[in-house]
Amino acid sequence: MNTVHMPKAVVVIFGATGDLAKRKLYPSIYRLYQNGKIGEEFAVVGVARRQWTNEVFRENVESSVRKAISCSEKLHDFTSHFYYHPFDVTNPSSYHDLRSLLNDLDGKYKTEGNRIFYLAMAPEFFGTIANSLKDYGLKDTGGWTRLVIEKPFGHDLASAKKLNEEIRAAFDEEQIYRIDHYLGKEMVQNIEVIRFANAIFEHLWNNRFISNIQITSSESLGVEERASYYEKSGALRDMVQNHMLQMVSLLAMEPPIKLTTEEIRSEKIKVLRALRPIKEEEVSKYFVRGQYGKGTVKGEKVKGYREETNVDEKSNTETFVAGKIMIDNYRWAGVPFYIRTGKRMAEKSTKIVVEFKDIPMNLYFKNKDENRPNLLIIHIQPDEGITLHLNAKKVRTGSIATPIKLSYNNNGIDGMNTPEAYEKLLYDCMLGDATNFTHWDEVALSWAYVDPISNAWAKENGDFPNYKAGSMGPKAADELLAKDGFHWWPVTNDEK
Ligand SMILES: NC(=O)C1=CN([C@@H]2O[C@H](COP(=O)(O)OP(=O)(O)OC[C@H]3O[C@@H](n4cnc5c(N)ncnc54)[C@H](OP(=O)(O)O)[C@@H]3O)[C@@H](O)[C@H]2O)C=CC1
Ligand SMILES: O=C1O[C@H](COP(=O)(O)O)[C@@H](O)[C@H](O)[C@H]1O
Repeated sequence: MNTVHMPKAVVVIFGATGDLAKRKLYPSIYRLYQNGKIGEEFAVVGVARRQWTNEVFRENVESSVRKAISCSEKLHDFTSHFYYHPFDVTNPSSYHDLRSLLNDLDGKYKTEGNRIFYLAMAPEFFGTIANSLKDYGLKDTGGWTRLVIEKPFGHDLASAKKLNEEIRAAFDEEQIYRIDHYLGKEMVQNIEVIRFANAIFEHLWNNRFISNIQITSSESLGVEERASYYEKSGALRDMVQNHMLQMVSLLAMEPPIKLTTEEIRSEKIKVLRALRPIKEEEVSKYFVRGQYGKGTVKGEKVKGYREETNVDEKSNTETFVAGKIMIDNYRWAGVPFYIRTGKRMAEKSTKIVVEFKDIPMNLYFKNKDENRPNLLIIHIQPDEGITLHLNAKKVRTGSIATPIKLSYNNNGIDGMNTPEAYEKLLYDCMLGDATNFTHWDEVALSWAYVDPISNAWAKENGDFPNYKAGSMGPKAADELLAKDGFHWWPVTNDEK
C-alpha cells in the first residue's frame, strides 16, 4: 500500500485577494486536501489590504474552488482552515500581529512551526516582505520555513540581482522556491524520463542524429486584464526568459548522476551556460518578434493588441517571439533549438517536436519530397502524451513507405486530467523538494541570455502589427527556419 506523506504547515499567501491566488492557488490547495495529500493539520492565512473578514475570505475561497473544480465536496471543512489578516505589507508594525496569529494557528493545527510564505504579489514587494518576515521573527519557528516567489523575478539581470540580494539577506537559497509553473506540468517533468529511461532515444539524442528541435507554446488568448504588466514585459520576458528556456535546458541537459535537486539543477545550469550568447547587433539573425493585429480566433472577431485596454496605441511590446537558440557544447553543436511563443495565435497548445536527421539513402519513397523524417512529438498541453512518426510499408503495395504514427496519450490513464501544475509544485514545496523550482543561477543565466535581445528591441520600433490574431505568427518566423532548410511542423490537433 502506498503511504502518502501528509505535510503539516501554515501557508501564508501574500496577495490573497488577487487573480493568481483565486484562479490557481485556492483550487490547488483544495485538490491537495481532496486527494488526501494534506490532512487536517494545515491552515492558510491570506494577506492583502482589502478589509475582508475571515467569513468573506472563506466565501471567496469557496467560490474560486467552485469555479475551478466541478465536483467540490467538503468545502465547508476545507475553508474552515482559512484565516484572513488585512494589512499593507509595507507597514512594519503589522508583522507583529501576523506573528501572533501564526503562533496561535501553529498550536491549533499542530503544524510544528512549519511555514510557507507565498508571495503572490508584484515583485517590488518581495524584498520588503522577506526582510520583514526575518526582522519580526516570523521565520524562526522551530519548524521549517520556505519562501515561494512568483515570476517575474526581475526585469533584467541587474534588477534580478538586486532582488535576489534583498531576498537573500533574509532567506537562504535552500529556503527560496522560485516558481516556474511549466516545471509542474506533467509532460514537462516527463521530458527527463522519456529521454533517460529509453535506450532508443538517449543514444540518438545528439547532433549526429537530430537535425533540429522545435518548441511551440501558442496561446489563443490575448493580453486580457494584464496590460499594465505585459506592456513592460512582452513575450520575451513573460515566456522566453523562464518557461521556454527551462524546456530547452530539460531537452538538452546531460543525464544527472542522481535524481537529486542539486544534480538535476546542476545539469540544467550547464546547458544555460552553453547557450551561444547573442550580441545586440546580431539579434535579427536569431530572433524575430511580432505583435498581433485584429483577426479571428476560433470564429470570434478580436481586437488588435494596440486596441486592448491600457495598451499604448503605438506600443512597441512584442506579443510573439520566435528564436533560434544554439547550444555550443559537444552534444549539441550545430543543432538549432527553435522556439516560438505568442498570444492570440491559432490555438492554445504547447508541443515539442524533435526532428531526426534523414537516413543517407531511402529507397522506399519514390519521390524524395515524400520522404518524412522521423519525429518525436512531446505533447505538453492541452493533450498530454507522445507521438512517434515513423515510416512503414504501405499496405498492399510493393516496397513503398508511408508515414505512420505511434501514440501514447497520458490523459487516458485514469480518465482524468493530470493535476494542475500549481498543485504539484505546492506539494513539492511542502515536502521540501526544490527540483522543479528554479535556482538563482538559472534565473541569472536566462536573463543574461535574453537581455541583449530586449535591449536591441527597445532601441527600434517594431513594424507592428505584423501578424493577424488567429494565425501562427509573422512570416518572419517561418523565414527563420526556411533559411536553415527547415519548417515549423504543424502543432494543430490533426498533427498528433
Ligand atoms: N495572474 C496570473 O496568472 C499570474 C501571476 N503571476 C505573478 O503573480 C503575482 C500576483 O499576480 P496577480 O494575482 O495577477 O496580481 P493581482 O494584481 O491580481 O493581485 C495583487 C495582490 O496584491 C495585493 N496587494 C497589492 N499591494 C499590496 C500591499 N501594499 N499590501 C498588501 N497587499 C497588497 C492585492 O490586494 P489588495 O488590493 O486587497 O491589497 C492583491 O491581492 C505577480 O508577481 C504576477 O506577475 C505569475 C504568473 C501568472
Ligand atoms: O507565465 C505565464 O504563463 C501563461 C501561460 O501558461 P499556461 O500554463 O497557460 O501555458 C501566460 O498566459 C502568461 O502570460 C505568463 O505570465
